[in-house]
Amino acid sequence: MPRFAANLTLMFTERPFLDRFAAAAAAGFTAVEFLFPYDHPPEAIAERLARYGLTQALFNLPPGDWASGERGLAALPDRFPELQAGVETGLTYAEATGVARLHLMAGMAAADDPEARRAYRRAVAWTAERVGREGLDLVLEPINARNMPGYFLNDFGAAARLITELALPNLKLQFDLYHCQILHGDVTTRLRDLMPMIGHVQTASVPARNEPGTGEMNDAFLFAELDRLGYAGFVGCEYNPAAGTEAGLGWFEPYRAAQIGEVGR
Ligand SMILES: O=C(O)C(=O)[C@H](O)CO
Ligand SMILES: [Mg+2]
Repeated sequence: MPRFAANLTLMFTERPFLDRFAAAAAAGFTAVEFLFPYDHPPEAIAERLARYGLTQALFNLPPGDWASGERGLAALPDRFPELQAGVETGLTYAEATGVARLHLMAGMAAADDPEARRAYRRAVAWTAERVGREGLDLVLEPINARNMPGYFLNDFGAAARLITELALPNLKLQFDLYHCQILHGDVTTRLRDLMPMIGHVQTASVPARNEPGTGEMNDAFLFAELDRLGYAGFVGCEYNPAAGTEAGLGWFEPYRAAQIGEVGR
């Protein structure tokens, strides 16, 4: 049965960020993820994880100036030194939280721009090597253009090709079921084909990005398929609750009892 990680950027937002850890644990989650921890001291996050027995499943490396629309620096040739500094910041939080994988966002650039492609390849290789020295995986996530118009990495095939070409043992795919359905469809076949390189999975309904089980995909089938494929990682719940986080947790009920804290990292 999948081990679900509550995404604290989108779920439990009825409370301040640092209070969401307690709420996730009370709801039966044993793992959490979020987009970014950088507004809070690493010790404060580490303390919440320890206090509530939660595993940190994932977070994103610094993305540049998010407020001004930046969504990562990896495909931006002139921003490599800033990316490198951001990776060091991310590693400080990784050490405090014990997270085992980090997501590197690509940034806003044309997917067919040769300079952006060269920059992205260099940044991905450098970052994977750097976080690998700390025993961590690096994950890359294709994101659909409806949610993030102009985002560089908008194709599962392109991500898979790069991961295959670089052949770095700790470089993996972040397979967001929601983005895959919007970008390509045929989600089960892609899960089967790409499973050997998948390092993290995320879920949300399509098209509304709400609770699993409320959209066009058979999410329970996909969760069972992850089991059939032997996926032992986390499934991040990266959805916007339709009408309150707790009120929408009916989908989680069949899985709650099996969320064993000590399994997986
Ligand atoms: O948008 C997503 O699906 C993500 O997982 C990222 O963290 C980027 O926002
Ligand atoms: Mg995602």
